Amino acid sequence: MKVGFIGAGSMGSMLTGSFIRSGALRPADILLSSRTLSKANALANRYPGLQIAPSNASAALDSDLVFLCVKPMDFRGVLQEIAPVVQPWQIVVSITSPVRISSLEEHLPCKVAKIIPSIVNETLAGSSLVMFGSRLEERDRALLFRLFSSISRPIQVAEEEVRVASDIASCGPAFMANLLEQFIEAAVSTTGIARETASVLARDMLLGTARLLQTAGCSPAELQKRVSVPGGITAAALEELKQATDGAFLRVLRTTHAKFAEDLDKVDASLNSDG
Ligand SMILES: NC(=O)C1=CN([C@@H]2O[C@H](COP(=O)(O)OP(=O)(O)OC[C@H]3O[C@@H](n4cnc5c(N)ncnc54)[C@H](OP(=O)(O)O)[C@@H]3O)[C@@H](O)[C@H]2O)C=CC1
Ligand SMILES: O=C(O)[C@@H]1CCC=N1
Repeated sequence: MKVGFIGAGSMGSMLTGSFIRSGALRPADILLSSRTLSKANALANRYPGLQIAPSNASAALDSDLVFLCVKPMDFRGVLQEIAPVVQPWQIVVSITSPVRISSLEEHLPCKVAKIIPSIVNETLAGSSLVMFGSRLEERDRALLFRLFSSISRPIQVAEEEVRVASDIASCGPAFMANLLEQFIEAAVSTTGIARETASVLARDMLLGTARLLQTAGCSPAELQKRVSVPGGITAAALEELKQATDGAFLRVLRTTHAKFAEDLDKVDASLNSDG
């Protein structure tokens, strides 16, 4: 199977590298095209055998499965380039959420899907969010699930749910990293602990916390209970943390949903304009 990737930015590079390292794809299975050639070249140098296509149309023409790893407002141009060459049996996958499956089906004569990865898939962990278009057959769905199982836990979501699911699975790593950064900075500035030491402690703590949360019966609420000795230090500080962050994630979700609605409108307008 030939797999095309259009866009060699953060996610295009992460997906190609992760599929190769997981063993799901060989470099020779991959055909890559990107606007800035040096980024495609860097991947080809890193994974000998990976081929660079001379254009997006050529990457699409010669692939069974094509991933569109460009940003929402770049879709119009890319769809215009690949639409004339893709065939009904091919599968095109968007990895960005604000492009509707119905728009992809309207602009492409092939099978389509939307699969939102997460940067943590680079460690062959985390979820990926899977939405299937109407033209996919059972074996296409199985193929996409199998491929994404090699780097993540693929979870099928309704398209209407993709924003909140992506907020947790895909934006979440940045939100958690920000909280961790604030924790480290506070520790450094108030106590003088070396940043390196605080960073190692914080990173190991987060990794261990994630592992603990994977064990049976250890929900986030249960974990807080286990650490909070009654009348102890954690319990006192947790109250402070709850007050300080009260409503923070409601505001975060409001912001992501508002930006998403804005992006959807912009993408719809750009895909439907004549110019
Ligand atoms: N970052 C993340 O954690 C996640 C991102 N996503 C989605 O993935 C999409 C891509 O994000 P990300 O990889 O971070 O973005 P990047 O900007 O890092 O990558 C986009 C790449 O697409 C290339 N590109 C743009 N236009 C074209 C074109 N016409 N033809 C070929 N290549 C083109 C860009 O080229 P150039 O190098 O010249 O700019 C760039 O390399 C976004 O829509 C985002 O929503 C989804 C889940 C998680
Ligand atoms: O910031 C973004 O737009 C993308 C969507 C999910 C994660 N990053």
